[in-house]
This record gives sequence, structure tokens and C-alpha cells, in this order.
Amino acid sequence: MNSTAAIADRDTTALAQQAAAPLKKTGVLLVNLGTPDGTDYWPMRRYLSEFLSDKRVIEWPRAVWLPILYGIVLSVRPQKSGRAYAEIWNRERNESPLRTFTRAQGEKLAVRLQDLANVQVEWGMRYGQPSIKDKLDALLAAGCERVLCFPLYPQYSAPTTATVNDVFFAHLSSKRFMPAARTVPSYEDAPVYIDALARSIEEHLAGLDFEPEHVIASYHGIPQSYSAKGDPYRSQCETTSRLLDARLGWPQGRLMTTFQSRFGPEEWLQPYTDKTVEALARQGVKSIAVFNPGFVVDCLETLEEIAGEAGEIFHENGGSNFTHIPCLNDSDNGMNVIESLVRNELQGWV
Ligand SMILES: C=CC1=C(C)c2cc3[nH]c(cc4nc(cc5[nH]c(cc1n2)c(C)c5CCC(=O)O)C(CCC(=O)O)=C4C)c(C)c3C=C
Ligand SMILES: [Fe+2]
Ligand SMILES: [Fe+2]
Repeated sequence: MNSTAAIADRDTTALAQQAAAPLKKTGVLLVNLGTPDGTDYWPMRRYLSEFLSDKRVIEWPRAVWLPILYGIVLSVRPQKSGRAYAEIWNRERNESPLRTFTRAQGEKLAVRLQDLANVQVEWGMRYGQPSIKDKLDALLAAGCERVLCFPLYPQYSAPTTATVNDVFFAHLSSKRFMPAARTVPSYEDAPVYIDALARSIEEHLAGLDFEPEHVIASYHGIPQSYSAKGDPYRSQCETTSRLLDARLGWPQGRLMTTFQSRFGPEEWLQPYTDKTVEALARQGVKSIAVFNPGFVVDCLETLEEIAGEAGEIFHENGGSNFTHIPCLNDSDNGMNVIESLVRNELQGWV
């Protein structure tokens, strides 16, 4: 046998062996931010205490922050946030919309991946239940030797993406038989995501009996100091808005970018959503739409803060028509994004 034929023969044998080997089981874990178990004081306090004691979320020195958190914030914030959650609570399931939508995404993804042998899908939360730890243990108990973790944030930031990955890898590091692990990166510029956003905006606007003069892309903010330290979040939000603007092909300035959900005394990314909505109404703008490209599902920050509060601000300051465009949630459009990104990251494993 000459050398070329020998190499071809060896390759064919390797491929045949690979095909004959049993396919390793692969787990996919979708992870969103988290949510309280109820709207009363104690469930709210438990959730906020876990969330706000995360060093990735509040970067202040512990000696300064923890006395403020336990002395002031956790004595007043649970009641205030509990009232806000009560306005949007899913009473049928007794849970927050964020959990309802994340569950639906997990269930629908499992159905969409049925053609892939030996893949199991789970969903979990960074704070509260179901925890990353429990869902990872479920995947390992089911025999997964490979796990893909998907932090459900289109734009990377340390207080969201990095803290999910921290907990994912920390739990893996406690295992003797550690599976192979991958994470889904940010996808602020993925064509499937930009296209899904554009379609959902176009469909929503087509169903209105008014034409918004401005459409605001409102992202969750982060403190400016986090950006200054190198967090790429702001520039990733700007990339999403720029690509979306190009895809929509609207006149310059119709699509605006703002940042919402300030917390604490620091300066956060600007322009602020509430101040922008107020200023537009005062300038005589009568009709606007707001959507939340950085949120994979509707939650407190989109339903209460935007659909509720921002709408009130607009009307109180002279605006007439306000509409909130829902997040992609578990719509076909939204599931196309999740499925496409997961299939891409599973290459070579399934
Ligand atoms: C310093 C505090 C916070 C940072 C930084 C922060 C970043 C950040 N958050 C999200 C997404 C969500 N945040 C949600 C709620 C929420 N966020 C903060 C504070 C910070 N977020 C608080 C205190 C709360 C709780 C609600 C309240 O008490 O007002 C949620 C909603 C959860 C739900 O159950 O509905 C989401 C989602 C992103 C994307 C982000 C940085 C980019
Ligand atoms: Fe937040
Ligand atoms: Fe908020």
C-alpha cells in the first residue's frame, strides 16, 4: 500500500470507529437572572439578599456595602420591590413572568432539539430557584459528560453573564468526574437575533392604530464605573442598535438607545430611559414605542418599569400614545434565536 492509500485507510477506520462509539450524552443549561419565590417580605428579602450580595453585581468593598445592604436596603427594598412584583405576578402559576417564560423556553428548546440524539435540556436561575447547582446536578446524574451553559443575555456584562459562568464553573470544580464544558458567548450582532428583533418590532407596529415618531431601544443599565473598568456592555448594546437600525432602514434618529433600571447613588450609563421619555413628551412628541432588546424574556424591568411606569411618565408629560413591544420570550421568533445559537455551540459534540 502506498503512503496516500495508507492515510486514507487509517482515516476511514477512525471514522468507522467514531461512528460505532456510543454517543456521549450532552446537557444544555439555559440560565436567566433569577426571581423571588413570592412577593411578601421574606421571599423578597431572601432573593434580594442573594442577588445584591453578589460581588459581580455590587462591586463596592464588602466592608462598606454589607452594612448598607443588611442595615438599610434589606429593610425597605423587599416591601417596595414586592409591591412592584405583585403588579405583574403570574397568579395562575404563582411565580414571576421571568420564571414562566424561561421554563417555556427550556421546554420548547427540548422539543426543537429532539432530532439530536442524547441531548437533555434544563433551565435554571442565577439567584433563587431552580438553582444552577441543582440543574447541573440533574444533568450530571442523567449521565451528561458534556455540558453547554447558556447565560441568557445577548450583550455581555460582568453582573450578568460573568456571574452565571462563575457559578457554573465553581460547581463543576467541586466534581471528581468533571464534564467537558462550554458556554454560549454574547450574541449582540448575531444576524438571527437582529432579524428576530426587527420582525417583532415590525409586526407590533403593523398592529397599531398610530405610528410612533420614535422607537426606543431601552437596555438595562450598569454603573458607568463598570464600563470605565472595561466592561464591553455599552459598546455591545450600541452594536445591537446600529445593526437593527440598518436592518429596519428607518429615517435617522427614529430609533433611539437608552438605559434603564438605575440602582444606588452612582452615575449609570446614559441617556436614561425615564428622562428620555419625559423629555420627548415635553418636546411635543405624541407617540412612542419602547422595546427591550437586552432582555430575553419579559420581567419586572420590562413589564412594570417600562410598560407601566415609563408609559405613565409619557402620558403625565403630555404624550398621547405609548406602546411597549414585548420581548422575544418563547415566540417562534425568539426560539429561532435560542435554537440557532445552541446548535452552533454544540458543533462537534452532537
Ligand atoms: C447594582 C445593581 C444592579 C446591576 C449592576 C444590574 C445589572 C443588570 N440586571 C439585568 C437584568 C435584570 N435585572 C432585574 C432586576 C433587578 N436588577 C437590580 C439591580 C441591578 N441590576 C435589582 C435590585 C433588581 C430587582 C428588582 C428591584 O428590586 O427593583 C431583572 C428582573 C428580574 C425579575 O424577576 O423580573 C432582570 C432581568 C441586566 C441585563 C443587567 C446588566 C446588564
Ligand atoms: Fe438588574
Ligand atoms: Fe426596575
